[in-house]
Amino acid sequence: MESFIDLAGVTKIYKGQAGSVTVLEALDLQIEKGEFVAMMGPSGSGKTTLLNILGGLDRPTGGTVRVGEQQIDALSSSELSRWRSQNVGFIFQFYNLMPVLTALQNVQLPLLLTRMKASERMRRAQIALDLVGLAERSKHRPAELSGGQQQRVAIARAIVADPQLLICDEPTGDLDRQSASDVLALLQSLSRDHGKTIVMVTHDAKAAEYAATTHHLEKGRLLEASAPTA
Ligand SMILES: Nc1ncnc2c1ncn2[C@@H]1O[C@H](COP(=O)(O)OP(=O)(O)OP(=O)(O)O)[C@@H](O)[C@H]1O
Repeated sequence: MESFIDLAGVTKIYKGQAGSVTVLEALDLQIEKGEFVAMMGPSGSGKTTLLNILGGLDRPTGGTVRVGEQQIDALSSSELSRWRSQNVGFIFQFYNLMPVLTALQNVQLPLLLTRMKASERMRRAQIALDLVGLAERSKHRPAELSGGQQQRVAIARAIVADPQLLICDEPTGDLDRQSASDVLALLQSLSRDHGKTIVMVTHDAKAAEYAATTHHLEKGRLLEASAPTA
């Protein structure tokens, strides 16, 4: 069966005044639908670059990237941003919530780009907040929430438009151990119970244990994938 995500011969080269830097080199990668993948590797190995290419935030210099039915390296930049808004949810280390908006309003943000009615936006945002266990915090602003709660609001925002793919860049990098494990258990359940495909960059081997597969990047190349030991 075809994989959900297929990268073939992906190369990324940055050309600058100091010369060109090859960040990803002839990279092949397959990810299955509903798989939770951790991406590890030393600083500068190309993890964020790879994540950005997978999520359609950046394009490869060479090679092909298919996500679901869509060959995303072939899209124009406006097609790519439209594709992104319908198919990818992003979760970052520092949550990126709007401080003046309530949790419920933050979660609704991705739906403002659609033609959805306000009542439907509100309904979906409430469902997403409920799913991350924060229904009773819907009127709170980010400053009134803990780091772990803010990250869960960011996850609700990432899933509210029902994307198939979640891209997470160090989602627990700023959290204490307990909040981190709550967030990781939530991501795990989104893949297991809701069929979301999740790709997470992390420096933390304990965080990677929540994923079904761990890939290691080194100098722009993937080493052999490993299954969790736990
Ligand atoms: N816009 C750019 N122009 C030139 N070089 C870049 C650019 N973006 C990234 N790089 C280089 O690409 C390499 C990989 O960067 P990337 O951010 O993907 O690594 P990373 O594995 O995510 O690192 P970290 O763990 O430190 O975040 C680095 O050497 C970086 O300097």
